[in-house]
Amino acid sequence: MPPRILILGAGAVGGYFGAKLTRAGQDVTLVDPWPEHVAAMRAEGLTIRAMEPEDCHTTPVRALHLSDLATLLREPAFDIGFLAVKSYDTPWATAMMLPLLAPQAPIVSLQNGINEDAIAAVAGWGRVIGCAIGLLAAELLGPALVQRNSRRGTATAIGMRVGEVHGRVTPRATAIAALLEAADSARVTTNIWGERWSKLTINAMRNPVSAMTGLAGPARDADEAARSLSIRLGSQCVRVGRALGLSLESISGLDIDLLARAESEPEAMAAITRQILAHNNSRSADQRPSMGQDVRKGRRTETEAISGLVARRGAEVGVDAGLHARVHDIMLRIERGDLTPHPSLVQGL
Ligand SMILES: NC(=O)C1=CN([C@@H]2O[C@H](COP(=O)(O)OP(=O)(O)OC[C@H]3O[C@@H](n4cnc5c(N)ncnc54)[C@H](OP(=O)(O)O)[C@@H]3O)[C@@H](O)[C@H]2O)C=CC1
Ligand SMILES: CC(C)(CO)C(=O)C(=O)O
Repeated sequence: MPPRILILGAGAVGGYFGAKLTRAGQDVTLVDPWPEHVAAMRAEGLTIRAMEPEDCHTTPVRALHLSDLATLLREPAFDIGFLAVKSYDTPWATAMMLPLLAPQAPIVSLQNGINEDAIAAVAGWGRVIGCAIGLLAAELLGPALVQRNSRRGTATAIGMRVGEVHGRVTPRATAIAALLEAADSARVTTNIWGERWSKLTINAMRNPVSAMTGLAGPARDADEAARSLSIRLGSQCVRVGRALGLSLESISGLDIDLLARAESEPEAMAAITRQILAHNNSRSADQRPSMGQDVRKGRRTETEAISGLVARRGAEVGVDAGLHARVHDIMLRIERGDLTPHPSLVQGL
């Protein structure tokens, strides 16, 4: 019998994983709060569009609306819970998932930000398994329609890293990485905290800059002012991570040492610029980071869990993360409707 899998949050990420795991023969139940999306998945299946034609498909999936969650109490307990809601929804989503899980069942966050502490506060550290998604860029285009805008990982460009919070390789982490191979290449890591901070660095570099400027990913990286801000944000984020004692991993083809120095050293800035431009065709032209999608949809963003988090940790360890604080402030003003996204918002930062 395959393990019973619960995915809470069936947006771009939850939907993508749900469809891929279901197609691989896994026993998956998707739960989401958007009524039209759930109704469309139930009626027509979940459609995935992707850059590779062999990845485009429509899959019949099991989908429930959040208000029907309690009906799952009458079924056998789930063996694994995946969280794919936005970071700010983590505490309630964990609490709602917990009674549906078997006593030792792990909870894996597929989210950005660093939400493991919030999950552990509700479910206990013994349940928590980390996952850093390196290569997936996706968007929920409409009910039951997810588009993957990045290429799939390979055996050398690894799509995901799964790891225990204590860093040892365990059978359950190994089994979850093997399960996730249905969606993208996945490996177990002994450095999940370093992986998480590296992914946070990518998000803190890209997500708010696209959200503020309105630029899609490739256009943002082609724009000199936006790209320069992005790199300086990356520099500060790496230095904060290192001051926290983390050993950061290379991600998205970027040399972490160069990135750390890029804010203050012109040669490092030039080298990182070349690395970013060399990878600028790995996404489709309309790839937009999730925070950019949120702003376009008029939804709340994860700025608190991304730029806000880096700014707070920087203040704690006494490392300058002032750019993140300023970007966070702009994002909050955009959310309130006091500012409209425009490329000029990066000027002067
Ligand atoms: N998208 C990506 O490429 C990646 C995202 N992540 C992370 O994964 C987590 C989940 O994000 P993601 O999957 O992108 O989130 P999505 O925005 O795709 O979906 C999240 C939720 O938003 C709501 N929603 C989305 N679009 C609409 C709409 N048009 N109308 C009404 N409701 C809508 C739904 O519930 P509700 O109404 O309750 O919000 C949905 O469950 C986040 O932490 C994110 O940072 C990680 C890697 C890559
Ligand atoms: C695709 C990527 C890496 C863009 O920063 C992401 O994680 C997101 O959209 O939130």
